[in-house]
Amino acid sequence: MASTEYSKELHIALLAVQRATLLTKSVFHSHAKGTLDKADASPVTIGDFGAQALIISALQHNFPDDEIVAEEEAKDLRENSKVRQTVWDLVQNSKLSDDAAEKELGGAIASVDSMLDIIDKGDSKGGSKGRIWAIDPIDGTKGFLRGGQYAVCLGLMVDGDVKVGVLGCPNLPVDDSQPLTEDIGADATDAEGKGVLFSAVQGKGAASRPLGKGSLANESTIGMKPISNISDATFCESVEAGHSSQSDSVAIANKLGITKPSVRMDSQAKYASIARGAGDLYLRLPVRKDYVEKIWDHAAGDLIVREAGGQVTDTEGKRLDFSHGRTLKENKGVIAAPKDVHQHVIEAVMSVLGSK
Ligand SMILES: Nc1ncnc2c1ncn2[C@@H]1O[C@H](COP(=O)(O)O)[C@@H](O)[C@H]1OP(=O)(O)O
Ligand SMILES: [Mg+2]
Ligand SMILES: [Mg+2]
Ligand SMILES: [Mg+2]
Repeated sequence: MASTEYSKELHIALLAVQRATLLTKSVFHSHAKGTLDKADASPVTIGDFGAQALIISALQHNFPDDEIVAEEEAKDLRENSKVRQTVWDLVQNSKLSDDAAEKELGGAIASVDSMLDIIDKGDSKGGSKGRIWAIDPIDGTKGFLRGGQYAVCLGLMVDGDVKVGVLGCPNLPVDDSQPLTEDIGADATDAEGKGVLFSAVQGKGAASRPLGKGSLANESTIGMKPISNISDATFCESVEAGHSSQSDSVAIANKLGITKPSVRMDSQAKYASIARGAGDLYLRLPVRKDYVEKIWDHAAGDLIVREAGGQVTDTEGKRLDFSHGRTLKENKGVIAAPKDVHQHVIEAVMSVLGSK
């Protein structure tokens, strides 16, 4: 592989996300997802813990000096031996079939105790300096449990700027031109190879490729769909009404003359879907004043959309700012759209939210 800036980071990120996504698929297709409730009442599963362990282990092997901000912590596993053992079995069984790739990721984790320590290495405070990886091992855990869309997310920030982003979307179609649907469809998912990996490197565009289960192959460049008439656009929004205001979205659609129903899906699969031109606009409209978005929920998607020809800001038109620690505390909501219509969308958003 030719060495250009961030090519090693991209390569390792793709393999690490591929391996972790395959782990989550095996859980998605099994009956027992080992769900626990976290302190904030949101769910976490054995898939989330296992995927986080595998990704951090690969990053530590390749980039031992980098910091890591990851969603989960090992506390619940330290206290619950049954779930701990289930996660450990899962992690031990999750190897890439390509031996060379598995070796590049550092191979297996040595012991159950080191697995717990590895999970807890995602506790960096984040910030505006240095190399920091952001991991969401399963984004859209509620979608994962519901049988819907979810994503395995990894981004590298350098001095607060996202340089590399990878999303593993196991329940999206491989074909970039397939129309956007809410329902994942019985033949769209399997326990192994189906699904997509999306990626971007700053300044180098965005791509998709089949998730597969062997060597990475068949990369294609992706781009957002040009919108000639905004009233023909399709919104891509959350399934969870508590994550994005559905009444504000109706008012914004009315302002823009949009009559098509929104396509609802969980997770950063929304960013990936508009980046590949399957949907047009991603709206995330704050519901609760006290909820602060997390960097791992947006880092990879933000870069992938911008590298595919889009603009991503908050509802006030400010770029997402990843330099303030583990959260996007300087931003409210997310509006992602093709560059040339983004300002028009923001004006509609601001007039609806401003008049409340
Ligand atoms: N109250 C909330 N408002 C907005 N997002 C939330 C809220 N609670 C959890 N999330 C996060 O929203 C994301 C998925 O939501 P959506 O499908 O709406 O995009 C997830 O990252 C989820 O975390 P998690 O990674 O734990 O699933
Ligand atoms: Mg969560
Ligand atoms: Mg998330
Ligand atoms: Mg998550």
